[in-house]
This record gives sequence, C-alpha cells and structure tokens, in this order.
Amino acid sequence: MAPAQEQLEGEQIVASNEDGANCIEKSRVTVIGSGNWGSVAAKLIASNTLKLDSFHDEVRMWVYEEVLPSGNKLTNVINETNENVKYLPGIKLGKNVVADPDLENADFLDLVGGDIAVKDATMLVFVTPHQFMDAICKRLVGKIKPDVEAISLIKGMEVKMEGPCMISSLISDQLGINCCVLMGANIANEIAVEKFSEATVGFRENKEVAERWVLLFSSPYFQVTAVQDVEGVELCGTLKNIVAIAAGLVDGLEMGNNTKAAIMRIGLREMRAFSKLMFSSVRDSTFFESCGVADLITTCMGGRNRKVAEAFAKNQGKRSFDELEAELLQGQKLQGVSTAKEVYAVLSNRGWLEMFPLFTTVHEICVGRLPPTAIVEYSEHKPKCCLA
Ligand SMILES: NC(=O)c1ccc[n+]([C@@H]2O[C@H](COP(=O)([O-])OP(=O)(O)OC[C@H]3O[C@@H](n4cnc5c(N)ncnc54)[C@H](O)[C@@H]3O)[C@@H](O)[C@H]2O)c1
Ligand SMILES: O=P(O)(O)OC[C@H](O)CO
Repeated sequence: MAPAQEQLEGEQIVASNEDGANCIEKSRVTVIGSGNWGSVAAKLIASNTLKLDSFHDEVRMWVYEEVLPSGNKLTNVINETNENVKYLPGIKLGKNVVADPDLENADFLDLVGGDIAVKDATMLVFVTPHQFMDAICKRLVGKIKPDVEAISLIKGMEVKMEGPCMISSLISDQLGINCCVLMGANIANEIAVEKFSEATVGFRENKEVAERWVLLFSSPYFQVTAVQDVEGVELCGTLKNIVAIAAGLVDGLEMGNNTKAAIMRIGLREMRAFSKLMFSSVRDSTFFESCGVADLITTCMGGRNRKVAEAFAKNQGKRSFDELEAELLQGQKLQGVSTAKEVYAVLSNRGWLEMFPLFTTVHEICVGRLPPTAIVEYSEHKPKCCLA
C-alpha cells in the first residue's frame, strides 16, 4: 500500500506524515470505551502516539468495569496483561495503553500515581455502544477541558422527545465541544491483526482538526480519508446496521447471494434517501467512501448484526434478539435492532414509513410483528414506495 502523504483532493484530506510537533502543543488522548472496536482503536492510536512527537505517549482507555469469571476486575487484567481478555483476547494493546475504570478519574491518581485521564485529555475518542452515550455525556459535563477535541466512532443515533439526534451532536451539545466522526468498513477483529482497511473521518468546518485525527489513526494498514460531511459519514455508519440485520435474515432463510445483493442495493438507496431527508447537506460522494458502500458490504458479509439476525431467522423468530445477542456475542452489543427502532420512530413521526419499506420491515420483524420471511416478501409489494 502507498505510504501516507499529504494530498488535498477537493474537500478530501488523506493522511500526512507531517507530525506538526513544532507548532502544536502535545495532545493527550483518552479513549472512552473498551469493547471490541474500542480496544482496537486504542491499539491503533497507541502505536501512533509512540511515533508522533506531538502526542503524549500514554493513551488512557476508560473501561466499563466488570468482574470476570476468574473474580478479577477487567481493568486490572488489562493493565497486568496488556490485553482486553474479554473483548479482544489474544491481542496486545501496547504498553502505553492504560485502562482506567473511573470515567471522571476522581480516584485514579491514588490508584496508579498517574497524572492524567479525561480531565486532562485534549483529544477524546468516543467508542461505546450508542445506547450508553447519553448517560456517559451527562457524567462528563464539567469534567473535561473546554477546548478538547472529540471524535465519535459510534454507529448509532438517539431519538429524543424533540427529535432524532446523531451521537456526534449529542456529544457536541451536551459537552459544548467540537466532534468529528470516524466510520468505515472496519470489522475490529480484522484490524486488530493488521489486515488492510480504510476509514472515513467526517468533519464539519475545521480541516486542521480533521487532519490531526487522520494523523492519529492512520497506519500503513489503516488508511484514513477525511470529508467535510459529518452527518453523511455518521448516517452511513449508523444506517448500515439496519441493512445488516436484513442481510442476516436473508442468510438465515438461505435465500442466496442475489437476494442479499438486492437487500444491499435497496438498503443503500434507503440509507441515501433517509440521510438526505434528514440533512440536505449530505453529499452523494460520501456514499462512495469507506463509510458508505464499503462498510455496507463488509457488515452484510461478516458483521455481528448479520450473525445474530441469521440466527434469529434460523429460529423462525422464536428466540429474541436480546437472547441471541447474549449467547452469540458474549457481552458485545448489537446496534442494528435499536437503530431500526429509532429510525422507525422518526419515519412514523414524519409519515415516511411507506417510503422506507426495508427499514420499516426490519423493525417490524425485530419486534415480532412480522415473521423473518417478510424481509423477502415486502419487495414484491412495495418497491415503488422507495425513493428514487
Ligand atoms: N466491533 C466492531 O467491529 C466495530 C467496528 C466499527 C464500529 N463499531 C462501533 O463501535 C461502537 C462500540 O462497539 P464495540 O465493538 O467497541 O463494543 P462491544 O459491543 O464489543 O462491547 C460492548 C461494550 O459496552 C460496554 N458496556 C456494557 N454496559 C455498559 C454500560 N452500561 N455503560 C457503558 N458501557 C457499557 C462493555 O463494557 C463493552 O466495552 C458501536 O457503536 C459499534 O457499532 C464496532
Ligand atoms: O459487527 P457489526 O455488525 O457491529 O459491524 C461492525 C462494523 O461496524 C463494520 O464496519
């Protein structure tokens, strides 16, 4: 693969080898989340902070504390073994990754004699399942530096009384900070063993900040491009999880490759239509980045949403998604079922249900109102309802 180099392509930024150490105060990075992708993100970042002079070496990683079957706390095991034995077993994170169970870091000084965590971080990487973010942001209010830069790797959205809210907006609004996003065809276990992947950073206005995120994440096996379309990038990452559920249902029904390709095509069309209805600024070109069609393909081929939906269809919907998630994912979390519910709420509220037959049908299957077979029946009746 070509080495990272600076190159402006219209609105795009690709990785630069220029550290900028001379002109920027050293950044401190904290990763908030330590699941499967959170752990891989910490590993990627930690290998770069060691190489880049403009970053402090240490990467703090907030761990939602749990006690393992051995009786040990996950945080202690991560710090002793340098491995997240529950969510990313077998992979060394890098000795400069420090697991921290205290989100606001009131007690951490006493525990390890360290001197930083969220309160001193200048770059925050949010990477937890989306359903926990509202509570996490509430805990962080007033605890972070006012000028901290944030990035969300979280694929999901919230629907509140006042309407839908993307996770990057939740972070920005609740904490009063700028928030970029990073999405892409990124099955974490593959990146953990350094197989080549691409990703997309979405940014709002500040190109320099986007460049800094690109620098922090890029490696020869993880090529990052930035585009000025934060909503488009985030909606791609969020909505593809609903299509992945549909793809898994089709797999469970053993419908074959043509049907799955049709689901992916119709899904992509609904992703684009929904995104543009939500934000007129969303660009068509974003759907051709890693966060768009590439993530849709990888997630429909090899993701967790697909896997659990396949099992759901094989069991004719008799075992719930929650039960199958717990059994098959061992603590990892699905985003597609809750995202389908959240998107359904938006569609229902705005009178758009018939315009989005795939999104609508996925939710109705997930909640048991329709059988799994409905995923291949709907398209015979409603294709003309999809937006052109
Ligand atoms: N795993 C992947 O391949 C992958 C790739 C790209 C993006 N993502 C996205 O990254 C985000 C995080 O996923 P992940 O794979 O890192 O996590 P995960 O599903 O592997 O793990 C679940 C995490 O949630 C934590 N948790 C459980 N209860 C909690 C609570 N009440 N409050 C806070 N945290 C709690 C667990 O400790 C664990 O760290 C999701 O939005 C996902 O869509 C995942
Ligand atoms: O395993 P999934 O279905 O959560 O998908 C993982 C990533 O989002 C793929 O990019």
